[in-house]
Amino acid sequence: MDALLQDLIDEHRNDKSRNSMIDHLLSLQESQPEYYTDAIIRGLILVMILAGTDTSAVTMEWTMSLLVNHPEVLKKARAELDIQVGQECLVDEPDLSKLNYLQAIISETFRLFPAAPLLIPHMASNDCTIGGFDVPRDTILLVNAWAIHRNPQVWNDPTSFKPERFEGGEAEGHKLMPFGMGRRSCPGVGLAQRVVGLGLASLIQCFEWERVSEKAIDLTEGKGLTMPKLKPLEAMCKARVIMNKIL
Ligand code: HEM
Repeated sequence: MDALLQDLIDEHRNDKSRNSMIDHLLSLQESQPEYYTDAIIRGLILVMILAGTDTSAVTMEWTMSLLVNHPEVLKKARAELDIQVGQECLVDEPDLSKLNYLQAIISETFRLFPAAPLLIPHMASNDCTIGGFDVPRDTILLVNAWAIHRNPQVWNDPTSFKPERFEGGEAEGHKLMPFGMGRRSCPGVGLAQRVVGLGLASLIQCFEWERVSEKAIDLTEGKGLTMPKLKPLEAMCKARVIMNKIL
């Protein structure tokens, strides 16, 4: 793995015409060589791959599972795409800001199935009090975002999949925290929102989706660092008109 990442760094070192994250890290290496060593850059690339790929992939799988279980929501998302983007060209990043219903679907998926349900362990840097509990310095704290997202005192009808709640005022405040909060919250949030949004928008724009049988998709959670589905999603798809134009 180290050799592969080093090759990647060397490739970018030899071709400075790009505008990638590695190029920016290499230019920091020029001004601060003692900190931005190749080993640090290799570590940064690795952490981005580890923290960024599985989280985004499981979120898309949970969303598609919820959509095939709720064909009326899928139909509404498809209608929004047809109005805002159409069937002439493939959805692109600038379109995402027009897809409010799709954003609501993604937020509702993050609420029910946050990819990192316990966030990442935090350590109290000082003695503090949280919710009436005294927490001594150096205590390791876990935030159960999964439970907060399903707390009936915080959300109406918390176990139901209702993207519309994000169109009304229900989600105001800091009740939704799939990326954590504050100084150590996820630095990849912007990229993740784009990757997940664009991936799902393309799947909905290009294909009709259905369950493989009458039976609802099983939404049981499996075990893992990021929260996978216990049973991987299987679904059927049929190409839409746009596929004839883009292939
Ligand atoms: C759907 C996608 C993603 C989800 C749900 C997610 C969620 C999270 C969560 C919950 C945390 C811990 C926050 C906390 O404990 O307060 C975190 C940290 C982190 N995430 Fe993400 N993430 C996603 C995508 C990404 C991407 C695309 C990247 C980078 C390319 C990334 C990089 C990181 C890094 C480096 C940290 C550690 C930050 C620190 O400790 O200061 N994540 N993420």
